[in-house]
Amino acid sequence: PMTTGYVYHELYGWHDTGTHASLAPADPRRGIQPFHHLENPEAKRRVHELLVVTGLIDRLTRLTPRPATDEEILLVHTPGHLARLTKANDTGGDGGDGSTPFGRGGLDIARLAAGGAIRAAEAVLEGKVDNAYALVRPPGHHAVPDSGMGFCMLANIAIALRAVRRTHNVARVAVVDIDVHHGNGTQTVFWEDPNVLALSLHQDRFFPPNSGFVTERGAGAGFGYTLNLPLPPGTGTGGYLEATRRVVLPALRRFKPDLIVVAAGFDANALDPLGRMMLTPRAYREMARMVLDAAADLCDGRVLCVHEGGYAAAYVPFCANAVIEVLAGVTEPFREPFSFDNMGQQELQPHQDAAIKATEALLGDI
Ligand SMILES: Cc1nn(C)c(C)c1/N=N/c1ccc(/C=C/C(=O)NO)cc1
Ligand SMILES: [Zn+2]
Repeated sequence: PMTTGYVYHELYGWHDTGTHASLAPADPRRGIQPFHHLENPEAKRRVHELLVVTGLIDRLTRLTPRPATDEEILLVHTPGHLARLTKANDTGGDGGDGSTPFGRGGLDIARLAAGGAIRAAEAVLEGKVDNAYALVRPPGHHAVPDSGMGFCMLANIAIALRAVRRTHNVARVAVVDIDVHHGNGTQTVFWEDPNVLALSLHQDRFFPPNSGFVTERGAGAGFGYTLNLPLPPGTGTGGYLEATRRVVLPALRRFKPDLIVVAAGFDANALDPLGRMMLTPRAYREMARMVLDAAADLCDGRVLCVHEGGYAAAYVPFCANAVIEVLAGVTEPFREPFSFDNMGQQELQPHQDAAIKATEALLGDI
């Protein structure tokens, strides 16, 4: 049976995003009533609790996160960004875009998230586990070298990859970002790097603004190793499974990675307050199945999932659990209490097919 590493720490739930800097920053003078920041602990803490209550956690190999060091952070981020976070760590502050708040000690928790991704990557590359799931918070895929962005303080995946590539023999890494938002941070960091394939499936023109177009392909030696598939709002199971079959799998087969990293955001779920897609636990299960099978063919099953977004506290637990079950080789899947698999338009739609075709046409440059 598969051995699956698992990173979680209660401190991830103590990262405090408050009500003052959400998308509707509380301000009675402007008629904006306080509402919790969407990136709050609930959805992610409930993922962990579901694993505990179902007992799946007992089949996982628990990995203990450690704080990422300044040196590791500086493999990706500028000294100015680290200084900004360090300076505000005693009082709380913002990661840099006004939407990325943190409380006192927020940098310590962000270090633990990036360090959790490092620890999980090391365990997979050292063969301690076949694959791993790092349920970390705050998320990371929007953070760029000189700033935090979109609820992300540190670029967890990019830091983990730069850190482990110094000490482990891993030539090529594919990052598949299934979060509903564009994985701009990962793309930026590895823009000129032909040894990291940065592939992002995301809702067209959502976040970051003006980011994630199919024309963004990398530069220099890295040209062709950035792939974007912007999908129209309302894309469901059919669109995502077709995108996986026709873009993700062929890209992986051409690239032949030594490690596959999934930026596992679940805000494409059918109940998400932010995303406008229609995915269900079954859709996530089938996507994970396809990626795991490709990993078995290409890189001895080495897959590292790092949690990103996903805000429907009632639904994300079932979606993330479905992916973790596939990683752990569970044969009798958890049956979620309600399903949106039969909603209208779950099947592939012509305009979604057109979007997939546009990215499919770029595979030849890998
Ligand atoms: C634009 C804009 N303009 N303004 C004023 C604000 C406050 C804007 N931020 N919007 C955002 C910021 C972050 C997300 C999602 C993050 C995530 O889940 N990543 O995975 C979505 C919308
Ligand atoms: Zn997201």
